Amino acid sequence: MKIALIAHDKKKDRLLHFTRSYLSYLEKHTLFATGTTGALIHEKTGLDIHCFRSGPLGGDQEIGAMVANNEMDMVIFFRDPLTAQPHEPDITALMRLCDVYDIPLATNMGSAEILILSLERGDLEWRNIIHEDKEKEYLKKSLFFESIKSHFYG
Ligand SMILES: O=C(CO)COP(=O)(O)O
Repeated sequence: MKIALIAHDKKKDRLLHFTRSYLSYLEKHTLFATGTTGALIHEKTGLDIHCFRSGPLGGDQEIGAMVANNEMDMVIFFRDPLTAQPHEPDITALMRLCDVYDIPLATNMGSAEILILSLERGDLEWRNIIHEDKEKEYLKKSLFFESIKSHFYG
């Protein structure tokens, strides 16, 4: 599964604690993060993680694009509700897209633990069905285009 890990500055320690505690679970998956969060997690835990741009520079939007393309299976986003963020619209947009596409989103430690435990238990297998359907749809489309191409161009 593809998991995004994001934390605002005052929540980064907490997310680090979370990743250390669930390291053996997380390392089985493909991890993504906003720039500063990802660099920190990689440095402190050694986890392989794809880092997008820093949040204020577009990282939340890059993760949002994956959500919109149904390429992200879970978002763990330790938000700081007590500090104003310069890129608040990007944050709202990312959470909105999670709601649009029914992507599991945890915005604090309590819900993140529930999500990661349920992922480990296999409760998110429905995401694989969605990926398989998407692949079949893609295959169907490319076969369709192949047949049109050979019809017109031989
Ligand atoms: O601001 C963020 C999410 O909105 C996090 O960005 P960084 O990981 O680059 O600090």
